[in-house]
Amino acid sequence: MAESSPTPPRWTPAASPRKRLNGVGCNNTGERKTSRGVFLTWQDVSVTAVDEKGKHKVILDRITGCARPSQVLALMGASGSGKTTLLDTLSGRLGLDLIGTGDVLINGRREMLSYGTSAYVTQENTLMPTLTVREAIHYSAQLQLPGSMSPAKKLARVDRIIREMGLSAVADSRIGGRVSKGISGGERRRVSICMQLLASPGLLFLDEPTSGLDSAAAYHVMAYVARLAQTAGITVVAAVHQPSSEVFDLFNALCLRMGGWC
Ligand SMILES: Nc1ncnc2c1ncn2[C@@H]1O[C@H](COP(=O)(O)OP(=O)(O)OP(=O)(O)O)[C@@H](O)[C@H]1O
Repeated sequence: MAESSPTPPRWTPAASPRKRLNGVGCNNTGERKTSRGVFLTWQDVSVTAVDEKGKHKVILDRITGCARPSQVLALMGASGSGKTTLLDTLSGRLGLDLIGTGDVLINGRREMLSYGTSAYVTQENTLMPTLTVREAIHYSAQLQLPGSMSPAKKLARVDRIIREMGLSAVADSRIGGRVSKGISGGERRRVSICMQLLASPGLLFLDEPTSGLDSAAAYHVMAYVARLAQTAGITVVAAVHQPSSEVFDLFNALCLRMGGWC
């Protein structure tokens, strides 16, 4: 994928004039938006890295695609093919040393993703081992949810998300860590996802949600995510490495790097 090219103009979605995208705009198909999920489309998206010596390396080259509400879109490809870079581009988290060009549209418009619209779950779990599952998610709710929301409503939301992600049985168990054994690796991943669901985002980005898990745990994580996408109408975009056939069957759409993204 590496090659040299002149510096393309930096991609600045917020400063760009709003315009309709013809051709790939998922919401131009006549489907009614009935859920909180968002239509995410991207067209001719390229990402280039520039090193200190000014040398350019093209990481993504004119990629077009879309993700729909209630569906899980899997980004797959070999290691180093650019899955995380695409995820970062779509979620507006591209590093300052990378130059992005092209269109990324939210419901057909150029908009910056704001808090509450989207959430991003990174590969690493950053959880306090001494807290129980409920305490950890509740603590996160206190930090994330507005002060105007009553404590009872916050607790109710925490409990609902715990139920939705299948963590009720371990809600009062300690998360644990390397020294003290706690919940399983798959349950930890689900706790991390729960924390990002507190603000009820319409769009959920997952970077390698099954990495480091055995196939049964990986299946459980993705099955809960797929069910949540369907029931809550959330749009899920997940970079996934080597899924089992059972996990693969849970995806509704695939964006695969095979000599070019589709
Ligand atoms: N900031 C950067 N500067 C230079 N090169 C970068 C930068 N970020 C990513 N790359 C390169 O872009 C390529 C794609 O990286 P990326 O992390 O997106 O791949 P990936 O498909 O997610 O890989 P993996 O499955 O191993 O996590 C790699 O060759 C990586 O070294």
